[in-house]
Amino acid sequence: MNFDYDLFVIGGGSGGVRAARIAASEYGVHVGLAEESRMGGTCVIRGCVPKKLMIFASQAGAMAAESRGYGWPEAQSGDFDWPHFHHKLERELDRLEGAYTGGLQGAGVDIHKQRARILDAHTVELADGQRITAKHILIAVGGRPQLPGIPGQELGMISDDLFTMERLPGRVLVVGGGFIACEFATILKGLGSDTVLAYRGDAVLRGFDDEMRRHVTEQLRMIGVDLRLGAAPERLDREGASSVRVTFKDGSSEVFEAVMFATGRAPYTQGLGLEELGVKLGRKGEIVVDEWSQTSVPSIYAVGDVTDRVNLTPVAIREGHSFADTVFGAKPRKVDHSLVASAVYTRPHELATVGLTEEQAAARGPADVYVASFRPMRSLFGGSEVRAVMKLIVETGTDKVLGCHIFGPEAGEMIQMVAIPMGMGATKADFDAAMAVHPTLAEELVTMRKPTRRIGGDNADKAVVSA
Ligand SMILES: Cc1cc2nc3c(=O)[nH]c(=O)nc-3n(C[C@H](O)[C@H](O)[C@H](O)COP(=O)(O)OP(=O)(O)OC[C@H]3O[C@@H](n4cnc5c(N)ncnc54)[C@H](O)[C@@H]3O)c2cc1C
Ligand SMILES: NC(=O)c1ccc[n+]([C@@H]2O[C@H](COP(=O)([O-])OP(=O)(O)OC[C@H]3O[C@@H](n4cnc5c(N)ncnc54)[C@H](O)[C@@H]3O)[C@@H](O)[C@H]2O)c1
Repeated sequence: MNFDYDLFVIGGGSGGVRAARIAASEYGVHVGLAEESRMGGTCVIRGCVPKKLMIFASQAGAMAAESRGYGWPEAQSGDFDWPHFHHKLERELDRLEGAYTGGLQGAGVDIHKQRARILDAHTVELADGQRITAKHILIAVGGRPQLPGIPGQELGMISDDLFTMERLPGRVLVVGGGFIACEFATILKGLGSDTVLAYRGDAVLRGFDDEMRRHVTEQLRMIGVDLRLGAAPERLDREGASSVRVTFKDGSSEVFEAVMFATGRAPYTQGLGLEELGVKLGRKGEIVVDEWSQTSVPSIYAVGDVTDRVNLTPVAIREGHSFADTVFGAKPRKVDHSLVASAVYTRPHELATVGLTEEQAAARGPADVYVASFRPMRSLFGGSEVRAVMKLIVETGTDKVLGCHIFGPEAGEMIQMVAIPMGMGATKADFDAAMAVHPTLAEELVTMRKPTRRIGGDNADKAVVSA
């Protein structure tokens, strides 16, 4: 049977763009790609990239304070000029979108700037009615913000809206306690908004190492975020022309200029035609795939957030690349999701992590926990008491490093380097054998000599030596 394309990709985000480009440029495959919005997807247009630029912008006040501590008594950040920043941000996103589009075109990929849905195992239909056949279809449509399902929620914003606001809200409520809530509360507070964060749990970042969660929670308070733990909004009502009244579960109510929901994301599978076709979906609507990213319909594959494995850009990219190598390059490649490093870009300290948390390690068996908590020289001299924390979790018996957690400036940069030896199965002795780079924060990772406590197994919870 003749097809219009060897491969048709739905979604021009991290996973789809990589798969399309590799298939076309490395393996000479005839590829078409549909994107309903801006090329680059969530990460480039409304995620990682604009978020990190806003994190940088939000540091001005802290940088001025530190400069004063270093002998610049006049240092002041002044007021943030949102229109100025926003204009620059838009130009940067245009540039990146152009680069992604150009990369695909250069590889010979045909771009269809419209929504696609699947009609059968080899046919997609574009929004303009055009039908296209392909030997293989790759679904890389990502996820969408999920709302909490409360009355008046349409009055709130979602993470996409942070990057397109006309002005900064004076008083804002962020709802949630995950990656996005923590980063967005940090940004909004740093840019000058009076920021309240409502989270229904007792410490933010559920699923992360408990000790580290407490540090991030305390830091949010320390930077001036009005943190409401055990709090959840029950309804939103319009108040006057431009404000929203939020009623919380405990019956109290408050008025905000803006409410931002950061209450999770869900796979964007609605309206794609998957149920009709018999593509197996999971409980959250995610596409169920095997280790080769193949769905229950053999000609259809899926990568990235839509499969809800590990929802991070480098993972989507690796899945897309592996798919292209496997299906078109005769180089079968599976993605190992077991040791994925990540960072939460809060300020002044980030939380970065790879491997098991202390709680996961304890459930698995005996392990030694090494913790170093200290005031970094740079911020200490600048006048701040803020502490950095580094933690290694080491399996008793094998000496293998099972987990590393860093709460400190540029922790994301450090964890990337730690992920390499950990992926190679490094032991604590391997870490100790590395000569320290002095004076740095990272040297703590190779100079922690005595365990702070032992977890799991019979000798658990007996502090061996205090750090
Ligand atoms: C605010 C925020 C911050 C983030 N920060 C980070 C970070 O710092 N680090 C990190 O690693 N990850 C981060 N992420 C997660 C990261 O953005 C995602 O994991 C990644 O973008 C997933 O890539 P993807 O290819 O699966 O989907 P996406 O990048 O979401 O791409 C899917 C694309 O498909 C298009 N599409 C959807 N349906 C159709 C259709 N029917 N027809 C045509 N096109 C369609 C969409 O318009 C979109 O462009 C962040 C996410 C958010 C929301
Ligand atoms: N730095 C990064 O790498 C980065 C940054 C942002 C996002 N991401 C990715 O995007 C994903 C989505 O981020 P996210 O923060 O939206 O999701 P999340 O799953 O990390 O957090 C969602 C939060 O919302 C809370 N919540 C859920 N339903 C609620 C309700 N009805 N009422 C009140 N609270 C509710 C949850 O308890 C949780 O704290 C992340 O899991 C991550 O994979 C990564």
